[in-house]
Amino acid sequence: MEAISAVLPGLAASATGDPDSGFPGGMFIGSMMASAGIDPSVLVKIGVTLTIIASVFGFLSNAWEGITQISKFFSDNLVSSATIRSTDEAYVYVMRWLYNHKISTDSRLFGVTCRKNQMNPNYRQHARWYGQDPVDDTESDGIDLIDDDLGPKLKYTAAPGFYHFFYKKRLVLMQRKLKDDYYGFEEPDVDLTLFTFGRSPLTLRTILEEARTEYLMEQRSSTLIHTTVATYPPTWSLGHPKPSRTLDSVIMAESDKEKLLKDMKEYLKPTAKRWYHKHGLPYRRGYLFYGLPGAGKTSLTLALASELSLPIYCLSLASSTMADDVLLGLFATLPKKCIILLEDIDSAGIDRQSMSGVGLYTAMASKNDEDDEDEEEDEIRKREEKKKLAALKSGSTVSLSGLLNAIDGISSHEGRILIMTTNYRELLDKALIRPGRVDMEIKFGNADIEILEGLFKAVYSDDGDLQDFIRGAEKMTKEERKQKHNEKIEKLAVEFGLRVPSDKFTPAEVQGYLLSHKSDPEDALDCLDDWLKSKLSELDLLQESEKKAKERLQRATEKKIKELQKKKRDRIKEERKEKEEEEKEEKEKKEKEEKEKKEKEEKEKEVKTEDKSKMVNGTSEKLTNGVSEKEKKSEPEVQAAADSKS
Ligand SMILES: Nc1ncnc2c1ncn2[C@@H]1O[C@H](COP(=O)(O)OP(=O)(O)OP(=O)(O)O)[C@@H](O)[C@H]1O
Repeated sequence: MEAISAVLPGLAASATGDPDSGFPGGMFIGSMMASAGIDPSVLVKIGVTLTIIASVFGFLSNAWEGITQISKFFSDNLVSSATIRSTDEAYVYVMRWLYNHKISTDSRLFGVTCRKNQMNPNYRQHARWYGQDPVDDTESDGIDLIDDDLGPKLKYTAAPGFYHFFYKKRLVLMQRKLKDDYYGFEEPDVDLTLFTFGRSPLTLRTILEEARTEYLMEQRSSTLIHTTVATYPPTWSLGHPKPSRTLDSVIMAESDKEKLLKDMKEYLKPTAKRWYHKHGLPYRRGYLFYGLPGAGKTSLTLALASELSLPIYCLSLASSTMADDVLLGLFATLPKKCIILLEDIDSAGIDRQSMSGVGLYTAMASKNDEDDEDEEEDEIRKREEKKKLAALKSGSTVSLSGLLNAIDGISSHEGRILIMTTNYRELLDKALIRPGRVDMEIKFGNADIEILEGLFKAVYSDDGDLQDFIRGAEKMTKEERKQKHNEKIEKLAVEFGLRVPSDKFTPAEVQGYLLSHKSDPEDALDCLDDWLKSKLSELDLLQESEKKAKERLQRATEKKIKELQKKKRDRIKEERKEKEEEEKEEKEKKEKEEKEKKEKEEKEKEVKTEDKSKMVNGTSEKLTNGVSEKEKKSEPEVQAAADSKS
């Protein structure tokens, strides 16, 4: 400090009040400070400290700039990098690759999340607003989140920051950076950057190519199912892989299956789009799968998607977040080729009368009030519309026009396959299923003899897992054993088909029974009678109640018809009576008018004759009284006077 004071002798000397300090005004400042009781050397120390701090900051900022320049030089010249955004599908490839190669989970810094993310405040809030289960199953990074026996598993991912790993003995750096400009319920975007030392990007390209190949190869054996993510507004999830399903595993009329597959393949041909446009047709194809629940509508959709290697985009119109603009947005962001599956299309309760689910709900609620007394009718209606109401209460506000607009409005998407499923075709508005929107319909019903046999064979045909029930199998080769096994299953399937009554059970029911004896086909036949007995008595009860319901509906309808007929008769009577009264009034009015007219004419006549007689009498009086000829009125004048009088 002394040394620094020596550098500033003027200020130091003036501070001690030395008049020879040479510092201009030094004496004055010195005396002022002395009178204020401030030690001037403290000020000197503060000044010196500030100078040192400023110098250090100056040095550091220059050094930082230098470091930045050096790192920039490195990244520009000595490092290769690849940046992938989480909104891009390539991000899923890389995250999956990192996961498969245990890179993210082996990291010292990792993120952890649970599928049932109850603690996530965004999802909790979302759930509170929309009454949904706050399940964070978006799987946006392509990582499987399969539950174990205890519940949902934890998922480990690389946390934001820098990581390193070795790929084929080369050091790779990885940076995960969260973008902080996201709002509300959305997941934050992430920028993932991979770096390698050296100017050649070959290692990074190899990693990315490997990630892509691995991911797409995995996808080949599965079908990607995209659902909507619980963001506001909802968006498509990046997809959840589901094991592929073969068309053979869906048991239905072969002719229907072939017809459908041929039609779809034809539509997906590369030349098809041009053909549609040449003929002035929008390049779209729609299908309706309708019929009993558990008859295979969803299974067939999955199998078709696997067969055609298309992803499925699954949408529920009954969701509370669904509205016309949301639907339009979701349709607009579909990829070029995909299957869009609208499941249980009837459950949104959309029809032309109401135009929207909410409208229909209100209309039905008021109808309920009116018809309270008619219990029988009410019961039937309730049963028919129960499903609709449940969906409507969920709050979907999709209108028919909104749905039609999304499906085939001017701005709607081309190239996709639309599959709509319903259990109640009769509840759908005609406009929704008219040709052009629905090009092919497939009906799903109870299992007939062919389907029964097919289901039996599908469950028991030899896939290596079955308990062997062929006698002497141990002496046979694998091939021989398989052949014998399938021959026997073929015979048992015929017996099964003959013993189970046709068109009584849905394929899901039959499959459920067979699966409860899945390791023993003979046992399935042994226990069949018991199952049939219990099922048929259930069925009888069901049929009985349905019969009663039908009768009640018929009675209610007849009653309604009678009421309507009576109302109609009464109305006709009423109208007739009103008409007669009107005619009578008209007649009386006419008679009255005629009478008045006659009276008027008679009066006029009387006035005329009176006037004439007056004139005659007056002339004779005037003549006799000496009145001049001038005062005599002409005949028209007399007439006018008479008119004005009358
Ligand atoms: N025709 C079928 N062939 C093979 N399996 C079937 C068939 N029908 C139903 N199943 C089986 O029954 C279960 C339910 O089938 P699926 O979900 O396809 O029926 P669905 O008609 O879509 O029913 P819902 O109308 O209730 O959605 C599945 O496990 C499926 O494997």
